[in-house]
Amino acid sequence: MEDTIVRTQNFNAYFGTNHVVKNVNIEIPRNNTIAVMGPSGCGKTTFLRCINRMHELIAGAHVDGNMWLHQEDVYDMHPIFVRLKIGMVFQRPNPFPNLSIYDNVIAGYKLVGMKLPKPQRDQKVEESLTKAALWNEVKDSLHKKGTFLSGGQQQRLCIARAIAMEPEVMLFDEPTSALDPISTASIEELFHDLKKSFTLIIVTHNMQQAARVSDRTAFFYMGELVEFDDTKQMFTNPKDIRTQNYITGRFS
Ligand SMILES: Nc1ncnc2c1ncn2[C@@H]1O[C@H](COP(=O)(O)OP(=O)(O)OP(=O)(O)O)[C@@H](O)[C@H]1O
Repeated sequence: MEDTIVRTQNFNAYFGTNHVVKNVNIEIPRNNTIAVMGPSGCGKTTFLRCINRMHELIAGAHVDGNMWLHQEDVYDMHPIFVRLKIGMVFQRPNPFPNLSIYDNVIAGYKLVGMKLPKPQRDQKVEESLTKAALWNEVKDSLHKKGTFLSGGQQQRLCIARAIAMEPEVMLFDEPTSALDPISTASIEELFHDLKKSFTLIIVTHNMQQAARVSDRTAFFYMGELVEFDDTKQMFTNPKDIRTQNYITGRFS
């Protein structure tokens, strides 16, 4: 059954006096894949980073309005707890360069000061790498550095690291833009499996990717959420002229 996992009401984000996310009202359904699309500089990444409270880490940045995870106000929760519940994968794969594949997967536990007993740790590593579709490729080299892997494998390692913390929502900021087409295809395939366990919110510049992987698409323009709809519906019959102009390539 579909229910709302993340909801915002009159949500705004600023860099100093620069108002970059404007009055966003959205209800994101659980176990869906959401694509966030729009021209460069329209506030997609900023909005994504507001969902797990990373925006406020930038000096001068602030927000107002409301954002809920289920019924809890995200901005009343402890930010570390928010980031455990709402994980993030970045544009460029960023495994910790000095850590092994094994230690990269469980790095989040060390960062929050949680020590898992060895059998649980082993299980967590295997489970997370399996969910990230990487286990078979790395099971015999768990103690090698993560940076020996290919770009696509490194990105799946970063996905495993996020999965290991058992988040409910996973945020992806242009997760395949630094990858080759084959690695991109394997990450896109992975999204289909991941959404059974998580809610995925993916910023992408690539409209074909949004069409391939997402159930719903949010179209942002100049900080506003112009349209949020079923992806097929949006690509075939957009309601707003700005969405139509964007998807027909009149601006990028
Ligand atoms: N660290 C920052 N400090 C100040 N302003 C910023 C910062 N990051 C982004 N901005 C500004 O906020 C606005 C929105 O940027 P944001 O990165 O959210 O857009 P975007 O839609 O994700 O763009 P792109 O597709 O190019 O990544 C832009 O005007 C940008 O210049």
